[in-house]
Amino acid sequence: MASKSNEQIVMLPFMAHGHLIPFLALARQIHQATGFTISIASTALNIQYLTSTFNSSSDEPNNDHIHLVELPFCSNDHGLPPNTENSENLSLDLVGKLFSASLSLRTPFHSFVGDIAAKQGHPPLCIISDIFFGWAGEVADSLGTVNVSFSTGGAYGTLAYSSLWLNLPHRGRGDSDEFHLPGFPDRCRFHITQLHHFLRNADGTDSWSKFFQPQISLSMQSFGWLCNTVEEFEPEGLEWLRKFVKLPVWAIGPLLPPVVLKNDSSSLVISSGISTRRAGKRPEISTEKCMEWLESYSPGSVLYVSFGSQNSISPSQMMELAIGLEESAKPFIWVVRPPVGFDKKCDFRAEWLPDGFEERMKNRKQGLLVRNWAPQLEILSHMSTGAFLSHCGWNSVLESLSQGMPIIGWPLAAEQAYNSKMLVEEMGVGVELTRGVQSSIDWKEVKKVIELVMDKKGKGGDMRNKAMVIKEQLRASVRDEGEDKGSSVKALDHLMRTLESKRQVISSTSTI
Ligand SMILES: O=c1ccn([C@@H]2O[C@H](COP(=O)(O)OP(=O)(O)O[C@H]3O[C@H](CO)[C@@H](O)[C@H](O)[C@H]3O)[C@@H](O)[C@H]2O)c(=O)[nH]1
Repeated sequence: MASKSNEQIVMLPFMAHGHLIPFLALARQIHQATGFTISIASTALNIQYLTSTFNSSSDEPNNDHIHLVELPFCSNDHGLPPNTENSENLSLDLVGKLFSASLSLRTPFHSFVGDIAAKQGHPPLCIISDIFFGWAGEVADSLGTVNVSFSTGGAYGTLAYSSLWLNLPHRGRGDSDEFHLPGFPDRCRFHITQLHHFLRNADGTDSWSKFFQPQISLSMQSFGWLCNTVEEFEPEGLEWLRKFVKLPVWAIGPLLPPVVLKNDSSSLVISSGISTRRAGKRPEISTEKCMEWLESYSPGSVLYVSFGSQNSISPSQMMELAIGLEESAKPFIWVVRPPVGFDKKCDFRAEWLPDGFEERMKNRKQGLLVRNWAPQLEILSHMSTGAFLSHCGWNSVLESLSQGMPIIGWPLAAEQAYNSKMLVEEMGVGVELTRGVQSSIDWKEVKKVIELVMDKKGKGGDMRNKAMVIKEQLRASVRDEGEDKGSSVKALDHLMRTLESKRQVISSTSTI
């Protein structure tokens, strides 16, 4: 594609790490493919976060053409604690408030895009907004450009989440009944326990539905959708999503650092220290220490346990998980964050970890407990790591499968239960241990599932083989060598050409 660095695209991610990271990766990808300038707009603290990940990645080219732009936002004005601008570590109630508060970005965002249009003499080529910011379509229309909605999730999970919000209420559903969800074929049955409790109680009049219903509906009026997935990996999910939204959906994933998708990614990822830089975090344990710990184990023998950037489990669940891990006798790295209801800075407690657990794990060299944040990409890329016990956030799913690693699912919120369902039922690369923070889980079940998935033969071996096939699909999709282009590279090319044609149509009709 010809380089036209005078074109601009404006991006608007939702204020959560799991959204900001793929948006930034998409900005880099588009800039590299086209030379366009990309502006990413968000609140001051999120821009600060993006800046720290961005500056520390100065080895990546073309940072000059990606602008990070602050939009005014005052959390106190919306009943949020001071400086609350991101969903990380927020209670559910505050996450709800953050969603409602995000509507206040509309006016400053409109002025920002309007200023670009005035300065350039024409509007940006397009807006790429989070599917949770459907209102960006109205901003685009009023300024003579188009809005493309970007789902940072996969096709199957995005379809399930969207359809659930658009087909309320779910309250009357029996506890034991499975139900059909519009958009899915009849064979895919859903269950009430796969709905987060705010979705279970939503009826269109509560604050959650008042946010999600209009935003998703408005997103379905945009020019098209982008999905952080791969055509060969989710052919059916994409087909169903396209039918549901009645729009073009471009699969442009996996939005992972290119180094993770190289053949010998293990050594490359580890040497680059990429997780920490990408996440703009200072973990309490260095990447080197984690790697050193992993070195002493045989290939595929270590289980990695993490619940993403914003979720944790209940104190009693944590206790059973710890006992199950210990009883399994398998080595593990566990990213431990205080359970639901505890301050994120509080110390390890007897109420939620067995007596002497940390010491025993250290002495026996069975388990490495990492507080709050670990270098996930490096751990998953290390040859000693064999499986991932995950909340099934979409970035974690892609990161795991890009290394051919099976997943033990423990979905907690958002669309995670549908990601987990897809991994188990459609792909055969996962087992679901339990779901949600309210479930009662027994350590014996934890031990049984760990043994099953870590087993290199039987069902565990089968899942690993299937995950290896997906690993190759994900890697092939981003290949860009001469004529040999992967499906995601082609999809991005196609999107850009379609947007340029649309721009010509808009300009010719506006001058008539
Ligand atoms: O100790 C940690 C924990 C997380 N991460 C990184 O943080 C990201 C976490 O992303 P994800 O796995 O998607 O989880 P969430 O942060 O929970 O993601 C939110 O956004 C996702 C994308 O839309 C959704 O799929 C999830 O449901 C939603 O909770 C990943 O890149 C991880 O590598 C680390 O590096 N170290």
